[in-house]
Amino acid sequence: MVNIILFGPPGSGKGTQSANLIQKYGLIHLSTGDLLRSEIGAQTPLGMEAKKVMDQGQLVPDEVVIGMISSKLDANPEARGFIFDGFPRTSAQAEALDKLLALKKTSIAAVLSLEVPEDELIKRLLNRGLTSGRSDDASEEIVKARIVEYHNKTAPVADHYAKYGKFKKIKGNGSIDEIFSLLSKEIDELVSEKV
Ligand SMILES: Nc1ncnc2c1ncn2[C@@H]1O[C@H](COP(=O)(O)OP(=O)(O)O)[C@@H](O)[C@H]1O
Ligand SMILES: [Mg+2]
Repeated sequence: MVNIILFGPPGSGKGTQSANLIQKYGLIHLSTGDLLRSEIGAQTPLGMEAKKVMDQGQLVPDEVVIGMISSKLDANPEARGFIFDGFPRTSAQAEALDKLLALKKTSIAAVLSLEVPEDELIKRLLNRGLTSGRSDDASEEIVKARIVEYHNKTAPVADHYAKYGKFKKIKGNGSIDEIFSLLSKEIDELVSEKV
């Protein structure tokens, strides 16, 4: 299996690039944001609780997202690998993910981190908000709160994987195709190491 974490702040292009990468490599895309938004759409109790937190630009509790990921891993026993998008977002989530993968006799091959300047992130998110219908993209205040949350809670995940030599920065500004080729180059190497 080849398991990759697509890492980076909100608006860095994780969702955009994942959609292309799963086509190319036959991996399964696990986006905790998408999973939560579908719970919100279905108005489940989990979704209703999550929405309150997300609308403040804050992170949903670790145990909620870890539970969602755990059931998705179990639901896909034959997968060639996963692209984790928006997860892990805290050190505790990273540790939980490592354990879940170890149970499946696999691990994270690499963390690819999309590096985008902050003013560009804000521009992209507000622009996405015009069409996404996402309430967490709706105002500059919430968007900025999400970026602060990222620096406080999510940036340490980088150190967690850097310790194992698995963390790699990728230029995240430029055309979508250009960034896709940079990511593909990294993943091609990982895939060829596996055979
Ligand atoms: N390379 C890029 N250049 C310009 N805009 C981009 C690029 N990648 C993504 N975007 C736009 O930025 C916004 C956020 O991208 P998205 O993939 O949803 O980010 P994330 O999943 O990391 O929050 C979207 O509106 C998307 O169209
Ligand atoms: Mg996303």
